[in-house]
Amino acid sequence: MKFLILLKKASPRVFVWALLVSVLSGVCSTFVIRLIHQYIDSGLVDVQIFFLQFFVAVICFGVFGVLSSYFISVLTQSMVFNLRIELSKKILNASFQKTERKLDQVLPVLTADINFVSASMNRLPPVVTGLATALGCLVYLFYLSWVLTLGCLGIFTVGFLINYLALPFLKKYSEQARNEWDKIHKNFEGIVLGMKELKLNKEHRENYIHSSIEPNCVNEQKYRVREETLYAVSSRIVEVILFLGIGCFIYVIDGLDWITKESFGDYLLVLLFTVAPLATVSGFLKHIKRTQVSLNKIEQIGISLEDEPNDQVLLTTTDWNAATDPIFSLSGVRFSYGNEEHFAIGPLDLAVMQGEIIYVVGGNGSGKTTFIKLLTGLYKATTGVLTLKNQEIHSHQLDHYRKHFAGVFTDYYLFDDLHHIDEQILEEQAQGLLEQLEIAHKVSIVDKKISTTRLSYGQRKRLAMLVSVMEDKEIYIFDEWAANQDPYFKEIFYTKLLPELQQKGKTIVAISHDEKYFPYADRVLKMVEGELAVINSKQDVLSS
Ligand SMILES: Nc1ncnc2c1ncn2[C@@H]1O[C@H](COP(=O)(O)OP(=O)(O)OP(=O)(O)O)[C@@H](O)[C@H]1O
Repeated sequence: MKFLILLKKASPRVFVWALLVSVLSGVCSTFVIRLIHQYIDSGLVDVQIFFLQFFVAVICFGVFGVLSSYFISVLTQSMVFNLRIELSKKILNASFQKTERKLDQVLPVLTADINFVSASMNRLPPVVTGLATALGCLVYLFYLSWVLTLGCLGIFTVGFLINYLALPFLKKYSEQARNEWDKIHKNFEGIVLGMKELKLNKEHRENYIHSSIEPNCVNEQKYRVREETLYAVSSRIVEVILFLGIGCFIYVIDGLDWITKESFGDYLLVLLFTVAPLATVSGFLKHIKRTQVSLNKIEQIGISLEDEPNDQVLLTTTDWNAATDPIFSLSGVRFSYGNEEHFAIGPLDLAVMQGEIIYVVGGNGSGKTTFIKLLTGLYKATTGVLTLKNQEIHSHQLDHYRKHFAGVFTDYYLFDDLHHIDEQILEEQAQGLLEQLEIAHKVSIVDKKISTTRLSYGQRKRLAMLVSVMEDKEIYIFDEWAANQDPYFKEIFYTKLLPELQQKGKTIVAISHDEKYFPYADRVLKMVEGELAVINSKQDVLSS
């Protein structure tokens, strides 16, 4: 039922039209069956009227059938469109902290589940017209013999009950197969992202297929086969009971005075016309169950990623004085990835003035990236006070707070679309920055698009920096940006690019291991096991 509600929600008007033309198509096909049946039963009375009725009914059946498919396709595709857009918005509106934890579940839902719903929905048009035809035929069958039709309905009800009882098992196998798909998806991710490692090492490659991919594929296959078999048994059983019923009836028909062999033959003819559309409808049952499993996955992701609280009121920073007040500050700020066993940082106390260049140093796993994510509002502090231009930032203001930041994370993603960048900045700065970053011979920006991102690792990082600079924010963060740059460009980054940003009034927090350039920082902070030790002067830095 869930998908019917979603269909109706996609466009209530088209939903009504789709139902109407489907019913009309079913009525026409029933009428055609009735005409054929009448002809077989009593021959042609009036040839002209017969053929006129026959052709009009056939043409209408075709036209309404096509219209039905058209409306249902419009409906199903808008439903899939809505699912895609709503889920994308949901993911992007949710808190980063929560989404980050569920990233491996999000991608299979966005790709496999929504595609599956789309594929299932594409099967809907013949199902709806089939249902309308079957209902029309049933009415006609009632007219031919209500006793036999009640008998058939009894058999269909038994069939329905058997199918109904099989549904929980169908759902269980479908869910188990879907869960295996999550693992297979992760395996495929390994193939794509870890191709170099797998190509280098034959043993690793073979082991990955035999020990990781194969068992998951075998399990998925097992559950799908169980699902298909159960479905085949539950749907075949109806036909078997129906044929057995017909056989039994043939056995006793000679002894019955209320029906003749001829009228039973006529009745069977119409009944056989009814069975084919009914088979299409019952065939769709399996897809409904699978669709429900996919819709549940989509819903679960949606529910688990509830929207981040978001205040629409802009931050007010009127009493802020850039010369005397920090642009941002943290006091007593703590953050933890979970309970006591998990990594935690804080308490952090720090006030940064506008235009300062701060380097953050520290060993691997000391908490530098966690600090940057906390500072930029991607993570919400568990305790403590975060301020921006004297205004205390509460959790519902984090989205506004984040707008003041730009930068490059170690695991950055380079979008080739630059439509979010101000047109004037693009025109005035893009070419100059490309040249300054020494990638102008490789990349150009045309129609707000980066011409190519097929660059070396270090060049791509320069491009990511170019994009962040053009985003023109007040505070910049660079997480080990210089790590992949050659010594020549490292020098340019620390001695030219960062000071130039500083001259424009930008505040910079850069994670760095390049001690050689510490004198270029106004302050260097050292992260040790989640705590910040402030090394105050450049001399301290050099001597530490
Ligand atoms: N998403 C996460 N969930 C749980 N723990 C995490 C998560 N990300 C990082 N950690 C833990 O937090 C600790 C600090 O990680 P972080 O990435 O902040 O260190 P870092 O100082 O940036 O290290 P590196 O220099 O190696 O990049 C690590 O011990 C890590 O295990």
